[in-house]
Parts: sequence; C-alpha cells; structure tokens
Amino acid sequence: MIQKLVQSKIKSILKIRNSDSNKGTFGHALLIVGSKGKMGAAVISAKACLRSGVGLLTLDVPSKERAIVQISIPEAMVIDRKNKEIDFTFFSAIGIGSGIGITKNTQDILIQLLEEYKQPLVIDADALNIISSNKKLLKKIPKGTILTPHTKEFDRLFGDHIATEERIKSAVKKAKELNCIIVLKGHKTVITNGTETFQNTTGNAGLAKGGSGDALTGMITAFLASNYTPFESAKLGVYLHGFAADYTLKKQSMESMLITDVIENIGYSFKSCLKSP
Ligand SMILES: NC(=O)C1=CN([C@@H]2O[C@H](COP(=O)(O)OP(=O)(O)OC[C@H]3O[C@@H](n4cnc5c(N)ncnc54)[C@H](O)[C@@H]3O)[C@@H](O)[C@H]2O)[C@@H](O)CC1
Ligand SMILES: Nc1ncnc2c1ncn2[C@@H]1O[C@H](COP(=O)(O)OP(=O)(O)O)[C@@H](O)[C@H]1O
Ligand SMILES: [Mg+2]
Repeated sequence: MIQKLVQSKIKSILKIRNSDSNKGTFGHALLIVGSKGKMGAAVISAKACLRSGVGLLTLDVPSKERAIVQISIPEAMVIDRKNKEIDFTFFSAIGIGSGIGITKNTQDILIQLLEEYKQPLVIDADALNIISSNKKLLKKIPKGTILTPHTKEFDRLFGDHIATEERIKSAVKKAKELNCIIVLKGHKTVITNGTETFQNTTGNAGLAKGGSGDALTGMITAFLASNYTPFESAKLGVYLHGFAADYTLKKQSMESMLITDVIENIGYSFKSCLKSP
C-alpha cells in the first residue's frame, strides 16, 4: 500500500533545534558535485544543503572551478576533486552526483568512495549514470543509501518501464534487494525503503526546470548529516522541497519560478512544519 506523505508525518519526524546546540551537533556534510559548465549544480545543491540545517559543509569540486563556489557560497569549505588523500570517513554524510559528469576521473572517485565509505550515501544524477553503465557497482552501495533517480535515470539503472505503476513496483523491489531507499522523482515523487512506500503531496510544475533535483540532493544530504535516519531524511527532503516550491507560487508563477527562489523559501517550509498543530 502506498501512503500519502502529508504534513502530520513530517511534523512527527522534525526535531526542534536545541538552544544549546553547536555546529558539531548537525554534522559535517560533503557534497561531491559540479564540473566545468555545471557548477550551477554545485551552487544549487550547496545552498539547499545549508538552508536545511547542516552544521558544516564541504564541497568537492574541480580545483579550476573553486572560485565560483568560494565566492557565491562563503559558508561552505572547498576541497580539490583530484585530492586522492581525502578521508571520506571523516564526514557525517556524503552526497554525490549532481552535475559531476561521467569522466574517468569522476568514475574513479565514485569507485573509491564506494570502497571506503560504509555509511549511507546520497547518490544522484551522473553518479547514478556511472552505476548504470557499470552495474557491478550496485552491489557496493552501502546499506541505507538514498538513490534519487528521475524516471529516465531509474530506467537506465533498472531497465525500461512503460507505466508508472510498473516503475513503482520495481522501485519497491530494488529498494528491498539493495537494502536502500529509492526516491523516484517526478510529479508525485515516490519514496520507498522496500517495506514502506510514500507518495509526496507537495510540489508543482514550477519544479520542472534544471536544478530542482540538485537542490533536493543538497537537502537530503543535510538531513542525513544532522542525524535523521536515511528514510526520514528522504521524506523530509522531498516534502519540504515541494512545500517551498508551493510557497514560492505566492510571488512567482510556475513559469517564472527559479530553484534559487525555492531555496530561499526552505525556511518557510521549516516554520510551517515545526509549528504546533
Ligand atoms: N545548472 C546546472 O549545472 C545543472 C546541472 N544539471 C546536471 O546535468 C546532468 C544531466 O542531468 P539531466 O537530468 O538533465 O539529464 P538526463 O539525460 O539524465 O535526463 C533528462 C531527460 O530526461 C527526461 N525525463 C523523463 N522523465 C523525467 C522526469 N520524471 N524527470 C526529469 N527528467 C525526465 C527529460 O525530459 C530530459 O529530456 C546531471 O548531472 C544534473 O545534475 C541539471 O540539473 C540541470 C542544471
Ligand atoms: N511537474 C512536477 N511536479 C512536482 N515536482 C516536480 C515536477 N517536475 C519536476 N519536479 C521535481 O523537481 C525535481 C527534478 O529533479 P531532476 O529531474 O533530477 O532535476 P535536475 O537534475 O535538473 O536538478 C524532482 O524533485 C521532481 O520531483
Ligand atoms: Mg537530476
């Protein structure tokens, strides 16, 4: 049975920030995102991550592109994509894939990460595409990892599907098989851990624009770093992302809405969902 992901469920998951907390309380996230010409994906996912409550954020980007993120997001730290000495285990949560491309260097980083990091990851976009073209990597995905494919990425990973119902059934089966969370993105995003399945009730067609999914990756990574479980992180990310997009319609139309407008409204999503009933 598919349950509706409604606000009462989100309210029961969201934790109030303790007044005596410090940045260490909310984890240190690493986002391996962006590449030449797709640094927008890095900026978008980083901003969404920071707006979702993470304590510290480091971005892994190509060294030639670092100025873009250092100037546009002073809150984030930056490391060099080519640095093979990086200790992935230092980070509380890692998101990989948005805008990274599928070059040999990028493939090597994903393979190194899957060898060394045994905690749940957030895997999106080109990292999913790399796995699609090297299916042996599916077995190396850490337990509890959140995969965030859109329809086309899902079919690249698990084979072509014609009907949505059929694709949802496959998502449930694959989540169980791989011991992971699948966020099947689309008009009504489905989130499954193989046992329980939810369908989102927020969001609108203003999100049907480049960058919307990159923001979602940043949000889910922030929740994972802040100690929410992988399933909770996926639910919080998907619901609050859509809620912020719906709030954006107060000032923008679906046509004019930018994902950067939506990111500015993530705060409103928190305020609404943290309010007492
Ligand atoms: N500013 C930036 O730097 C941006 C970077 N991006 C990155 O560009 C790379 C390519 O990603 P794309 O997803 O564009 O390329 P893909 O080739 O994976 O998929 C895009 C195609 O899939 C089709 N499609 C079918 N069903 C869909 C669904 N439910 N949701 C979304 N698309 C669906 C679309 O119509 C489109 O033609 C990724 O790494 C992504 O993160 C994009 O997010 C765009 C913005
Ligand atoms: N018509 C729609 N209604 C609701 N949400 C949508 C719609 N179209 C796209 N979205 C949301 O926008 C995001 C798009 O992700 P994705 O296709 O990966 O974008 P990108 O890779 O360009 O950042 C997903 O979270 C998806 O659920
Ligand atoms: Mg995407």
